[in-house]
Formats: sequence, structure tokens, C-alpha cells
Amino acid sequence: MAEIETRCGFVALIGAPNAGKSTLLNALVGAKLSIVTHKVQTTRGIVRGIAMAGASQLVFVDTPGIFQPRRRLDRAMVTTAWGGAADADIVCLLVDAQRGLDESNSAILEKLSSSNQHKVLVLNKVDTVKPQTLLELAAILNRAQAFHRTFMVSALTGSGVADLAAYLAEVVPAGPWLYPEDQISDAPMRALAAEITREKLFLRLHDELPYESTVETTLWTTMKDGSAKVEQTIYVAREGHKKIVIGKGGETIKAISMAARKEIAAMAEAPIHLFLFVKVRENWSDDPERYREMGLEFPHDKG
Ligand SMILES: Nc1nc2c(ncn2[C@@H]2O[C@H](COP(=O)(O)OP(=O)(O)OP(=O)(O)O)[C@@H](O)[C@H]2O)c(=O)[nH]1
Repeated sequence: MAEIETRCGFVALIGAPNAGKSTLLNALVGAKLSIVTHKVQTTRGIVRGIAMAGASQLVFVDTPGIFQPRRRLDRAMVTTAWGGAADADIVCLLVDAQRGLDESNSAILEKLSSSNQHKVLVLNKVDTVKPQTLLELAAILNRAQAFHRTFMVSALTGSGVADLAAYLAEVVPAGPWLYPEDQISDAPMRALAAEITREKLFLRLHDELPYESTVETTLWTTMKDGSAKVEQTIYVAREGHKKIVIGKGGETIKAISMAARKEIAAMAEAPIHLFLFVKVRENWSDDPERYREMGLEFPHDKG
């Protein structure tokens, strides 16, 4: 009996902040892996999702939103984004159809033109615009860049997502699967747990503070009864920020902890005892160790 030919490849999702990369990744993988919030630049490290489409395994690399870097941390995010794209078999450029072609998209297009990878254009948020606007945008972008294919999707409603997955399944290289069939991510559980807590920080706190904080899982111990003890440290840049994260009478941190614990437990499929600590580390964004934890390359230039 002839063996079915398996395929497997890396697919990078790149695009401007808020284009919907995390939402699309979650729709493709069918599970909540990458964090999704209404704020920009929430994705820092690369989060992978793995989807099976027929005999093909698609390994998605979600990249931080690409924007004009100013601070050292921002530059690290941009470097990591392009690193992820350069290693991939296919690059999907995601464009928010409602926002259309703006400065950040133009910069990405220019950078993409120097690579001869297999490029796919994905116009997202089609639920928000008229078909005529979509067609015009697709024409403009295809004139600017030689895309192999253009897809129009709504990551939010799922419209068009299956067609995109089917196409990717066809064009990834032939080869053995890199991961077991039922595995949806190779990110260690503790990194995903830190992402969940960071998302709760984002949702709970406003303004700039969340951008100046980071979360690390420092301990994950499985207990005899199957539950897990998880300790996480929230690093903030200033003493005043610590007060805000903790809140009056510990209210804020309690709410963050409760929300995070529930979600981590659902992901781990086990009861979780979560302990959060808040530490002030003024220069955490200049410390190479913190970058490694987030899966980012440390930019050695002065910032
Ligand atoms: N209407 C609509 N909204 C969408 C769609 N896809 C994503 N969104 C919304 O757009 C916002 C940004 O989505 P994300 O998936 O976080 O975007 P991202 O590109 O990963 O953002 P960064 O992490 O900042 O780079 C969220 O509020 C999503 O709910 C879509 O197809 N239609």
C-alpha cells in the first residue's frame, strides 16, 4: 500500500500591530495559545501554534507587531519578528483591511521585497469593509509586491480561514512532521502561563504601565494529587508601579491572580495554586537575561 506523503513547514505571520495575527493564529490552531488583547504590541516572544491540515503539519510563528522601534525593547521585538520570518518556509503578510495601506505596512512591504520566500497576502477583518474596498486594496498591494496568493479572511468570524489553511497545507514542503500529531504548541507550559498572566495585567491596567512590565514563571511543581504549584514574578520598572499592580488592599493583584489561575488551570487541565510576586527591577529592559526569558534577542547597541 502506498504511504501518504506527509508535509510540514514553518509559516510566519507578520504584520503591523493590531492586524490580527494572534487572532488568526488562534483561529488556525483552534485553541487559545497566543494572547489577544485590544492593545497594540502585546506579543513579544514568538509563540508557535501547530495545526494539522490533512497530511500536512503547519507550524505557525506568531511575531510581534512590526512598528518603528525607539526603545531597546522595541528594537528587540522587531529583530525577533524578522528573524522568525527569515527562518520560515512561507511568509504570510497580514493586513488590516479596514486600516488599509499605511506607513507601517509600506515599511514591511519594502523589507519583504528583498526576500525571495513564498509570500502570501492575507487581508484580515473583511467583516468590517465593503467588497469593493477589499478588491482595490488587494490590487494595490499586489502591484507593490509579488504575492503568490491573496486571501481575504476574518480571523474573528473564521470566514476564509479554512481556505487559507488548505492552501498552506498544499504548499509547505514535503517531509516528516516535526511534532506529534496531537501537540498544539512546543512552547513550554510555563512560558504560556506567563503569557496568560501578562494578558491579565494588560486587561486590568491602563496606560503605559503594562508595557513596562514583564512576567516570568519561576516555579512549576506538579503535586502528588495532580495539581500544580506555580510561582510567577511580575517585574515592574518603578516602586510606584508596584503599588499600582498590587492595588488597594491587594485588590488588583488578587483579581489578576484569580483570572490567570483559572485560565492556566484550563490550559494545564489541572488545578493550579498560583502565587504572584511583584518585584521592582528598574533596568529590567536593559538586562539580557530578561530578554532570553521572553525568547527575544538582546540588541547590544545602546538604547
Ligand atoms: N472585526 C474584526 N476584528 C478583528 C479581526 N481579527 C482581529 N480582530 C481584532 O483586532 C484586534 C487586534 O487583534 P490581535 O490578534 O491582538 O492583533 P495582533 O496583530 O496579534 O497584535 P499585536 O500583538 O499587537 O501585534 C483585537 O481586538 C481583535 O479582536 C477580524 O477578522 N475582524
